[in-house]
Amino acid sequence: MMPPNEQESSFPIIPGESRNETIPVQETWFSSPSHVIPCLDDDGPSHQSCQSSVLRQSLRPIILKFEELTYTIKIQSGKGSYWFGSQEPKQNRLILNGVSGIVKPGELLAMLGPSGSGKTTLVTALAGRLQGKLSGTVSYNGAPFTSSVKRRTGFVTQDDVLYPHLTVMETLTYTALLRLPKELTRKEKIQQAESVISDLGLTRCCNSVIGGGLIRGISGGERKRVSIGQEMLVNPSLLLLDEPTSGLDSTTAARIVATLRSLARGGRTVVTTIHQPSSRLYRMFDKVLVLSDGSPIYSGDSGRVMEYFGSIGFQPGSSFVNPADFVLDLANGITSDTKQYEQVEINGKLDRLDEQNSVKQSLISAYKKNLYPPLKEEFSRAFPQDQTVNRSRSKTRLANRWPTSWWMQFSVLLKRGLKERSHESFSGLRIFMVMSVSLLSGLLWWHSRVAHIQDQVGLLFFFSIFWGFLPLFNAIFTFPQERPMLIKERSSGIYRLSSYYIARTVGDLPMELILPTIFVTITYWMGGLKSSLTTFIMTLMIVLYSVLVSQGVGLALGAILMDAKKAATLSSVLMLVFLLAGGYYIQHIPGFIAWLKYISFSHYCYKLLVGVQYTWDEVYECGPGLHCSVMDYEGIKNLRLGNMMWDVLALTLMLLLYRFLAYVALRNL
Ligand SMILES: Nc1ncnc2c1ncn2[C@@H]1O[C@H](COP(=O)(O)OP(=O)(O)OP(=O)(O)O)[C@@H](O)[C@H]1O
Repeated sequence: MMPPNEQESSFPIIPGESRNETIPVQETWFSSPSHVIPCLDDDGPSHQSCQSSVLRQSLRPIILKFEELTYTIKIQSGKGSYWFGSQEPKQNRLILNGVSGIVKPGELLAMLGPSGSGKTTLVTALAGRLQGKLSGTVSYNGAPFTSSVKRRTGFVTQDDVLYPHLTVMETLTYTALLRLPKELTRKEKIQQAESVISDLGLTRCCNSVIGGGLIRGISGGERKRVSIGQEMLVNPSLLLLDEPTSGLDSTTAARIVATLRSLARGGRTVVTTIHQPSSRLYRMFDKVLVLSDGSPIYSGDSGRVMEYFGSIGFQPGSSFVNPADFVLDLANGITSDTKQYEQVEINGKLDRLDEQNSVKQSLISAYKKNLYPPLKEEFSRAFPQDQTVNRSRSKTRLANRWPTSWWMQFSVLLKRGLKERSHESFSGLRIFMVMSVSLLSGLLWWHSRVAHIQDQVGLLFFFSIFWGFLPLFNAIFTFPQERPMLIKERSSGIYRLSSYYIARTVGDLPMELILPTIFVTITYWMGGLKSSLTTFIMTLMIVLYSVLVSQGVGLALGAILMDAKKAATLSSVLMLVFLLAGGYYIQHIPGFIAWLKYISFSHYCYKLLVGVQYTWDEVYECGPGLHCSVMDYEGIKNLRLGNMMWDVLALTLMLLLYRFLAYVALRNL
């Protein structure tokens, strides 16, 4: 007998909806009143928000077909030397083996299988995001994956990729502003975000921050709903989800699956992987695909699973109430007979593994014999949507364009970035560090005079090195940290890389420029450098320009290596080289290595700082009653000051080159 909680579902169900009700694909989805965006609130369906939904108009159904998908990866064995890696040749490993299926609009397909059976790989392949060689065919209304399909596809990954410091409302509003088409007004987009918040029952936490890591924020279930909401916003025709219920309690899981089913009933094609669904979750699926070690053992109606396995000789034991448990045991090669073996332990573990493998093999063979032929027949049948592909091709050019203009993308990304990073930009710790270093150096160099030229030149060198290191180290973390978000949003075709890149770098500028301005202002005047406003402003400009170059180097290193640790190590080496080759510590660098200074931006900065500080006719007291030309001072003479425009040009080239390198590296992400 079923336990009481298995018999009744407590999640909201749209009135008049039955589980196996599939919607005929010939229907006109746009006009049907039953295809409004589904509404689920804390208290059940909320039709009010549906009425205001601006998404109803853009729904275009997708029939997803995938046939004989096979995916192999090359893996390196773990053996090998520490320094030189494995000496053994790479081995092929089959991850997916001949997986096929059809999902139509209005249907919810669940992919079941034990851990490691290939569910994530399959759903990633269907979302058009799988790297590597995939054989077989995946078609969307009979056509391959195009950027138009990409923009109509929602993909929710297993790990939620969200900004931790934004609130739920901010997260969904920014997504709406970026993803919804420019034909909608800003107000309509915000309304849509509000409507999704209400649909997903997030109203109560809409002003709470997302959180993550050490930041306390909304719960895991709420976070998952925010991720689903981000995809719902664009009213996807195809929604793919990887383990949307993992780590959630059964009620929240039921709520999420109910939402997915309602989304499917709204005319969408919904595919989800799921680990261990309870029987009440299982009853909400229309179709299931069961994988065992990457091979399918069942593909078809969820309600017919027991009947099918019964027909090929696999009956559930008397204790089974949940079809999902039954099929998962089968996918692991465990039958009701094997269970008895477990208790008796006749021949030990090895025998049991053989038995399980032979069960799996017989299930795979049975699938090929019984389920694949009718599926293949269905593949050859054309669907109305398949025929519409050619007709809609003329409209593809329109659909291929970005959802919003470059300027809109830039301004939303800039605002979002500033909001997300406001806590770190204005972090007291950074301000404290810069203030204390500037005060300390101001005191150390307190009212230095030209007579103590070595000290003054030392202060200028310190300017160039401190503001060479700091922005570089801050910038190397930028892209490695942003990588998951960038991959997620770029693979959904939300914005251009150029708008993101410029917004990201411009967003960092205020803080990157304010802090050195404070530093130079304090240290310059305390340190007794030339009391001329023009010289001060020029010194400040040189330091700020050098900050921009240094930031560019950090961005490029981070973007190329995409590993903050490696980038930090490399930049330490680089800065050490620049420090030594800069021309302050070593006056007579051997000719064969002297070229190093020409690639050092801090060398140019130092040269320019010295160049604006001293004039050619300036003298200093080089001995009692003795005056020497500043330009003859060894440390300055070796700098070979000349036309400063060349130094500015060198810095400009570096500024452009490093930023360009960072951009190219991101393009290849
Ligand atoms: N890039 C890779 N390198 C090495 N192994 C991989 C790679 N991608 C997938 N695999 C392997 O392929 C198998 C299938 O992985 P996949 O993540 O698709 O399984 P899954 O069914 O989603 O598992 P889970 O339910 O635990 O998330 C696993 O054994 C995994 O280790």
